[in-house]
Amino acid sequence: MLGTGSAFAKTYFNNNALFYTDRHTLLLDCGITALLSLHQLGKSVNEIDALLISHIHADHIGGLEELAFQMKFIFKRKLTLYIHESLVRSLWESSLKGGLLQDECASLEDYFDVRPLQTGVKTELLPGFAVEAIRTEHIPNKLSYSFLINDTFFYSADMRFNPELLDRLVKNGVQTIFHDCQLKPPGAVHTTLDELLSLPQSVQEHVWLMHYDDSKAAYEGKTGVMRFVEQHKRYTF
Ligand SMILES: O=c1ccn([C@@H]2O[C@H](COP(=O)(O)O)[C@@H](O)[C@H]2O)c(=O)[nH]1
Ligand SMILES: [Zn+2]
Ligand SMILES: [Zn+2]
Repeated sequence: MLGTGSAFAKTYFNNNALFYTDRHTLLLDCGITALLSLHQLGKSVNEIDALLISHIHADHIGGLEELAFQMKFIFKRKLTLYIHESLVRSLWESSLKGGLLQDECASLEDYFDVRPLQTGVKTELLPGFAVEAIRTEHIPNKLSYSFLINDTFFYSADMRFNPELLDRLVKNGVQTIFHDCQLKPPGAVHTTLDELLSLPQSVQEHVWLMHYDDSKAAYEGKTGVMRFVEQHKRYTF
């Protein structure tokens, strides 16, 4: 995990993750702190093969301008960018264009090899790494996606509580759920710890908590069977 913090956390970096397959590395979300976190881990952006983006908030895309510039002008290659088709235009028009637009670079495709994802279509992003983007509720009238990986691992990114979805995922064989968790209510645009604690034990035992605020230490031992995902730790499933 490059970071496990909420958007306003200062102790933890933005909730962004590196996924390793046998031969490749994928970055899931690239927030403001992603490149600093990579640097602290002694990693270069040039080690990344592909990028997957959940939604347009700075703790998930705020590092893309630097990443794009580094890839274009230092490493001179295009990263493959996976993002739901509904977000491609707004990623450029509403966010990146301001910094990245210049004479010879007039579009997102000038920086990235853009591969739009479609709802309901499981796509192999890298050999052995298949992803289905699932539209989940986050901010009213703003598109946001969670990801089902290899049919067994669910990564919520940012979503409001959806117990029916979590129940269905577990019934369909999902073993691990990395879920955003707002420790203090109200949840508003995220899922709260209290909501996750209301899930049946059979679902909770699959849940790991991420995207938490700086008060996490006070909640150690108060999360039932659910465990915290830790920053800069590598997990194997
Ligand atoms: O309607 C809203 C919109 C935002 N917030 C707060 O802002 C952050 C946005 O960052 P995320 O990427 O969604 O984490 C969100 O966590 C809320 O703290 C809000 O409360 N209501
Ligand atoms: Zn967030
Ligand atoms: Zn968000």
